Amino acid sequence: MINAATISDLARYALLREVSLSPKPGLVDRYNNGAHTDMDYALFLLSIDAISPFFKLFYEQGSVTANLSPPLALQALRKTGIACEQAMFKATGGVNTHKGAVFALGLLCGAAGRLTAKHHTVNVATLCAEVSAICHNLTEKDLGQAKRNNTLTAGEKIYLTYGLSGARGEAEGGFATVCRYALPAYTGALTQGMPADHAELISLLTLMSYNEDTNVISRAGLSGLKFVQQQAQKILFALKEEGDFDLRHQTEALNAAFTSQGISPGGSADLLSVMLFLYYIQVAFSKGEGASAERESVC
Ligand SMILES: CC(C)(COP(=O)(O)OP(=O)(O)OC[C@H]1O[C@@H](n2cnc3c(N)ncnc32)[C@H](O[C@H]2O[C@H](COP(=O)(O)OP(=O)(O)OP(=O)(O)O)[C@@H](O)[C@H]2O)[C@@H]1O)[C@@H](O)C(=O)NCCC(=O)NCCS
Ligand SMILES: Nc1ncnc2[nH]cnc12
Repeated sequence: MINAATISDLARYALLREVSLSPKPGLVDRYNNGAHTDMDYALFLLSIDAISPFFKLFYEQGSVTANLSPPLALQALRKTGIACEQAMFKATGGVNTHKGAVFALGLLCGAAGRLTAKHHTVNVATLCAEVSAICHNLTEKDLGQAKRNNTLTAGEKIYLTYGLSGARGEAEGGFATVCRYALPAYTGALTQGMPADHAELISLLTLMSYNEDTNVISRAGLSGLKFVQQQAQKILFALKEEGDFDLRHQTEALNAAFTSQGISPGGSADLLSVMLFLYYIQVAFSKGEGASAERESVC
C-alpha cells in the first residue's frame, strides 16, 4: 500500500540520488559546484532535510482535498508548497536550491494522496495524469497574469519573452519529457546491466537534450539552451556509436565548459529527481506493496 511515509521516503531518496550523482555537467555534485557560486553539496543536503518533511504534508493535503475540484486542490497544495519553499530558503540562507523540485515532487506527492483517497491505482501513468489534471490551465493562469505583475520571476520573464512554460508546462503536460524519454533511457540502461549512477547520468543527458530549461535560458539565453541540447545529444550519440566511450571523462569536460559559461541545467536536474521518484514508485508498485525500492547506496 502506497502511503504518506513511503511516498515521502521515495521523494527524499530521489533528491539525495540526484545531488549525489557525480560528475554532472554544470550542476552541484559531490566533487564540485558546477556553475554555482552560491551553493554546494552540503547546502543541498541541508535543503533536502528542510523540505523532506513537507512531502507527507503534500500527500495528506492531496488526500483531504480529493473530493475538491483540481483547481481547488492545487490552491491547497500551493499553500503547502509556498511553506515548503520558505523552509527551503530558511535552511539555505535564501539560496534557491530546490524551487523546481518542490513544485514537481510536491504535486506528485499530492497526486498520490488524491488518487489513494479516491481508491484509484497509483502508478507512473495515473500519477502523471493526475498532476496534469490538477495543473490544467496553470501555465495560462499563472503566466497569463504575469503581464500585470511588476516583479517577474525567471520563469515568468521567459514565458513573456519566448512563450516557454518551464516547470509549469512540464507539470501541466504530465511530465511528458520524463515519461517519454528520460524514464525509458534509465530503465534501458539498467536492463543493459549498467550501474545505477551510469543510468542516471544517461537519463540526465537525455533530459538535457530535450528539456526547455528556463534555468539555462535565464543564465545563458536561447543560445545557451541550444548549446546544452546539442552537447547532450552529441554525448548520447557517441555513447551509442563508440563501444569504449569514456562517459565520465566526457561529462567532466562538459562540466568545465558549462562552468566557464555559467550554464546550469537545474531544471533538468529537477526532472531527474522526478524520473527517479516515478521509477521508485514503479518498483514499489510492481511489488504490490509499499516496499522500499531497490536501492544502491547513495554515494
Ligand atoms: C511554480 C513555480 C515553481 C514557478 O517558479 P518560476 O516562475 O520561477 O518558474 P520557472 O523558472 O519556470 O521554474 C522554477 C524552477 O523550476 C526549475 N525548472 C526550470 N525549467 C524547468 C523545466 N523545463 N522543467 C522542470 N523544472 C524546471 C528550475 O529550478 C531548478 O533550478 C534552480 C537552481 O538553479 P539557479 O540557476 O541557481 O536558480 P536561481 O537561484 O533562480 O538563479 P541564480 O539567481 O542562482 O542565477 C533550483 O530552483 C532548481 O529547482 C527553476 O528555477 C513557483 O513560482 C511557485 O508557484 N511556487 C509555489 C509553490 C508551489 O506552487 N508548489 C507546488 C504545489 S504542490
Ligand atoms: N544538483 C543540482 N545543482 C544545481 N541546481 C540544481 N537544481 C536541482 N538539483 C541541482
